[in-house]
Amino acid sequence: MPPMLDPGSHPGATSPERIRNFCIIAHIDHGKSTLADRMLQLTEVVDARQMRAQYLDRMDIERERGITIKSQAVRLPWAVREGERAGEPFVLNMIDTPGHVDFTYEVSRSLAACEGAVLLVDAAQGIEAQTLANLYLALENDLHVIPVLNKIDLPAAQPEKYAEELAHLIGCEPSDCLRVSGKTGEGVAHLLDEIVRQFKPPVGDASAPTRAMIFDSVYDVYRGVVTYIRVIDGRLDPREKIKMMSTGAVHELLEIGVISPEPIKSTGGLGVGEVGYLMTGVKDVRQSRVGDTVTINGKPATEALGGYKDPKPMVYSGLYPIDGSDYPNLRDALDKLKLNDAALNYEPETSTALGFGFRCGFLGLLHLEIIRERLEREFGLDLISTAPNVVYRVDLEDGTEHIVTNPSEYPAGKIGQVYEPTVRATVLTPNDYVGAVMELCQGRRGQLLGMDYLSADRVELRYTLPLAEIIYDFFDQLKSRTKGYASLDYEPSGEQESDLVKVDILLHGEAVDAFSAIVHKDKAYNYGVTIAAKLRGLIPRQQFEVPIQAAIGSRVIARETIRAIRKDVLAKCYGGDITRKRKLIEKQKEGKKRMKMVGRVEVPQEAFIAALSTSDGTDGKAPAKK
Ligand SMILES: Nc1nc2c(ncn2[C@@H]2O[C@H](COP(=O)(O)OP(=O)(O)OP(=O)(O)O)[C@@H](O)[C@H]2O)c(=O)[nH]1
Repeated sequence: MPPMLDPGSHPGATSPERIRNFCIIAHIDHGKSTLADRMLQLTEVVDARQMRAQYLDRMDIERERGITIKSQAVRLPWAVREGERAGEPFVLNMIDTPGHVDFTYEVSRSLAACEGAVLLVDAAQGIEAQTLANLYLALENDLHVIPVLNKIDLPAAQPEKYAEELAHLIGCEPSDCLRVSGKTGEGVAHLLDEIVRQFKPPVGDASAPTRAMIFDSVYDVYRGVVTYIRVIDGRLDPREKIKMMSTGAVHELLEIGVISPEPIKSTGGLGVGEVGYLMTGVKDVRQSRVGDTVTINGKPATEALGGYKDPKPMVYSGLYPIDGSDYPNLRDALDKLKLNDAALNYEPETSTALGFGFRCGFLGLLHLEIIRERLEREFGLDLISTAPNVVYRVDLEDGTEHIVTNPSEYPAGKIGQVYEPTVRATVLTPNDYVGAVMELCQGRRGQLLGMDYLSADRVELRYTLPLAEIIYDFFDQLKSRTKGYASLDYEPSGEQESDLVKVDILLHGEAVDAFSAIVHKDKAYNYGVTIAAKLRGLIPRQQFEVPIQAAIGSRVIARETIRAIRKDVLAKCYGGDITRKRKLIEKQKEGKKRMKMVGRVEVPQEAFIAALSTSDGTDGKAPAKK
């Protein structure tokens, strides 16, 4: 359906005074996608027949898990309904932001493309950790914030109470907090009017050399890379030669347009303040990176817009096909995913235990889990992933520095200092659980930075924590110790020197690389004992005694033993039935194929899988939701 009303009638000809660029920020599950759906309906860019829940979350994985991974920008024509400007037409560009900490950089770029943010808070839940984190990000980007309480249709909603809290937080009056229901649509038209009234129109210099900021970049199998941009200065017209300022790469602009909610080509290009997409035929998102500045090759801008950052992996894990012959398929699948994900890194590696695979770098655990799931689901691969680890910096006494992304590559020389990455975590919890949260954070080597009461019963705790301590089960622990009431948000905050050691697990004297781990000195013993005990239960007895040892360097810290057995499959086969004997021998051979040799020890592949998948007690998985 064509948009009913489009001021200036075409993209490219809309005057900046008629444009409002905004985003919705919220804690997960506070109803951002549902509200966006109502806005699509009210502005009639999607009619009731086409409407499906969470229209903008296109990827299947997104819909199933209810999380938004890739941001989108939608152009919404809106005629003001009430007040002084009633009847005046505007263009609202709604920029959807991903909500998870792994994608904070993408959130910050989406915010930079807006003048205003709608801060959405569930009226039955109140402020949560991500409400705060997103609010701070919005304020850092100088955005005007409209506080909105959502889900007022719920019987448990307490809009009065949370309006007070919200007003206190952002320094406004409780009556300034709007009230809506994304479910019933109540209050949404008024919110759209307020977006026009309160947010500023974009400003930019129409005659200056063109500068447009990339805030998202998505690979599409049919169209190649689709890049989402906001024009800051000048304009972009079809068929122009554009230049990416961070790399200097020049591409021809094959198509430019807006999304409303499907792509609509713009023959008039895009002018100051407009938000839309462009396509150049490039096949790889790394050539069109989030945060980069697009300019015109013939008349380039001299200075790029600020804020460009290379995505840096924070968490590493080895991915191995369970069936070794899938290795080439895994490589092809990773190559394909990389087209859409500038933050995914991988390098081939070999493990004595697991064979050929890849060491992959991710933004965080959720990112890891999403990639793993896509590999399994979209490419039909069965994978095993090693326990995730962070990146360590090791200074040796001989003055050399090593960046360690794989524990089995820990340098052998005399270690000087070891540094590990840290995060600044914000935990929001009801008063009653402060003790439990503090105990958990201290157990994870956290340092309390500060504590504030947001209201009589809600406390904000700020900690510095080693990233390695929160990537496993921290979130699950936090939830279980606070009966689900606490929420968590964190951001990288540099590194710290720590007392870390590498623990090796040896089978019959041979180190098994897949189980090497870098852990804090105080936790090394525990790690060694747990893994050794687990392996003893998983590895069948051999014809000789097999010691399982955990060691730091040459010092053994834990030991288990698998006793010897003489496995004579023919022992029970009395009499002379030769065919039966043959069958048994054949069967034993089959079994041997699935065994891996570690030194002289035969280990069934399943033992590695079982030990790895539970080695951290969390199945190596991130919490799907925060
Ligand atoms: N009763 C009621 N339920 C709502 C309302 N808005 C959203 N919900 C429900 O709240 C849940 C979360 O809503 P979503 O729109 O998926 O939340 P979201 O913030 O987009 O979630 P993420 O994409 O995971 O960040 C869903 O089950 C919605 O049906 C509302 O106004 N009233």
